[in-house]
Amino acid sequence: MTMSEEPNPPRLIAWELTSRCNLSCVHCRGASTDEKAIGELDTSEAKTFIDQVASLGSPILILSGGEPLVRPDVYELANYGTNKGLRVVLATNGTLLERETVRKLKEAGIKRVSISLDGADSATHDGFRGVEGAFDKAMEGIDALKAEGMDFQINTTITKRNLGEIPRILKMATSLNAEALHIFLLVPTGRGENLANEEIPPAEYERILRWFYEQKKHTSLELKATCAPHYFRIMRQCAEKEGMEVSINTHGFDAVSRGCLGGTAFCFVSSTGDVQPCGYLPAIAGNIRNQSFGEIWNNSTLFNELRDFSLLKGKCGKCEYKNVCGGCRARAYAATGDYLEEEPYCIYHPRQK
Ligand code: HEM
Ligand SMILES: C[C@H]1O[C@@H](n2cnc3c(N)ncnc32)[C@H](O)[C@@H]1O
Ligand code: MET
Ligand code: SF4
Repeated sequence: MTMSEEPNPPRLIAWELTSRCNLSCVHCRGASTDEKAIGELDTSEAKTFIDQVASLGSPILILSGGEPLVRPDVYELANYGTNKGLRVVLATNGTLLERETVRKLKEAGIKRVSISLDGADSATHDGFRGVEGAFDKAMEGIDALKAEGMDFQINTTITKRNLGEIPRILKMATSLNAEALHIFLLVPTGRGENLANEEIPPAEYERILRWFYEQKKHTSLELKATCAPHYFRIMRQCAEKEGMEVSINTHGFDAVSRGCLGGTAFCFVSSTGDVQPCGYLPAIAGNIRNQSFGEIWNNSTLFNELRDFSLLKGKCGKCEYKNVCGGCRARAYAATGDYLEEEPYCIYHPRQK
């Protein structure tokens, strides 16, 4: 492969620093528990990985987990990534954040912190998170972020349990002065497999994503639908009805992004160094203990398949929106065992039969 044929570098990497966690959420894709992690990358391996990422480009590096704050070298690694020119952010359940923790994260160059809130109150949130008091602790964590002037966003996973609370969560994110609300639609993987019957039905997906589109017109909060690739079709259908062109001026960053970014602009790296299209799709492109990150990103068959939208099967393969949506490859895999199959939670009928 010549230089000019090399794929674009990733724009965003989610890195599971550890699979360990102080909570035990019912939907956790990593089925995380408080048990000691086996085979975790050590500090020096972790730094080599950061070197390799930085030599390829300068993506946003999301320090995730498990719970990244249970790993003692989280600050050292954040600092290392920052010094290499990466935009390093942290994804946490918020329960371990104190003012001192936030100060150290700031010193390490962390630019933004995401806090997961799966309910507008303790009853719903603690029900998801498996630990009583998780909601109150996360709110205390948010107080600490605000007190130290750290930017933060709320991440919410949507299932049948909390669908009715999403407008309240949006209000809460607004009154808390968050920068953003990112919604994640449940992928039935890891412990989430047990929640498969709690996935919201496809027609509800359409409704909530249309609602999301409308809300964007009335808020300065950055609203992003993650793991909801249909949003990018719905946005275009709504814009067409409104007689609008979709452009960066009218629709911001969404206009130039697409639904599933797994393997094209995004990837996930597990605590043991497996490189995957995303954290919800247990297909492995390679392991950074055996190959460099760049080699895996550029050459893996899995990633090159995901970059070729002509390989999509079923409805997704025929769909006129395939370049902007692409379906959730993880949900297709969970339903059929084939990540190129059609997205099972989409009601749209492509024009081509
Ligand atoms: C700036 C702070 C941000 C934080 C803290 C954050 C946090 C997260 C977290 C926690 C995940 C799930 C990863 C995992 O643990 O499996 C995630 C996934 C993702 N985020 Fe963000 N994010 C941020 C910004 C962005 C931005 C600016 C984009 C825009 C492109 C973005 C796009 C995505 C995508 C595409 C995924 C992956 C979904 C998948 O797995 O298919 N994020 N983000
Ligand atoms: C990193 C973000 O991913 C969410 N998360 C964890 N497991 C799943 C799943 N199976 N499906 C969708 N989102 C999930 C967390 O709740 C957190 O907000
Ligand atoms: N534990 C953190 C959270 O809940 C990040 C990873 S979740 C799989 O947000
Ligand atoms: S979703 Fe996050 S907080 Fe919940 S168990 Fe998994 S890693 Fe822990």
